[in-house]
Amino acid sequence: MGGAVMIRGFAYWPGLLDGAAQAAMVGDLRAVVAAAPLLSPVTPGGRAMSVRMTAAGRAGWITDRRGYRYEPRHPSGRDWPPIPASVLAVWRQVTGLARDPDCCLVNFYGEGAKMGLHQDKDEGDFSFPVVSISLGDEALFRMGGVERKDGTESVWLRSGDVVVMGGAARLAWHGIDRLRFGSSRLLAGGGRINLTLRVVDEGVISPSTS
Ligand SMILES: O=C(O)CCC(=O)C(=O)O
Ligand SMILES: [Fe+2]
Repeated sequence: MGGAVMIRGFAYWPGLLDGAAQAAMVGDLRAVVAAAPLLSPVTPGGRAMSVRMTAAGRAGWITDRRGYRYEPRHPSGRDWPPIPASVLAVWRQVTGLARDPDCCLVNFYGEGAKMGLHQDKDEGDFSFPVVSISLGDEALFRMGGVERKDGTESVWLRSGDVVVMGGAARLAWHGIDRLRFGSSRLLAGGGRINLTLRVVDEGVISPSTS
């Protein structure tokens, strides 16, 4: 495919993954979800998130009443499964980095799910980008600046699109306003999967208890 389009410092790669690559990645993610079942996260303030989540890699991002953090294991007590090779290949292609990510956060958006405007700032080193891969239904992605009050611009992310949040956009506010539920046939039953790949850094992974 072509290259990246820059929007407010976000590198947007429309249609980077073709249909076959998307289907193969979904197959790989089924194995991830079988090993690390989707969770229904709650914010530290006690609000249920509409997105269901799990993770792959050395660390998984978690939220519950105790806070936002990276944990070395799924709440089941088992290690997170490895990040699929198909997913790591996308990271290497769009970042050109020799360092692989520690975490692949898996977000599943069912009908009506969304994600409020936020910054990704629980990682230890913001010199590494966050890479986002979209699969399934289209979603309206809002991109802002590093200040909450900065103006925003939105794009409909489609299946196979990739976004890199790096450089000036690494700490930019972003979120998903809504889904066009059923707009893609990639996932039986509809919905959207978003993967975010993150370099977490040893120092910010919670010491394993229980
Ligand atoms: O679903 C998306 O496209 C964005 C997800 C996101 O921002 C996150 O998981 O931190
Ligand atoms: Fe995010």
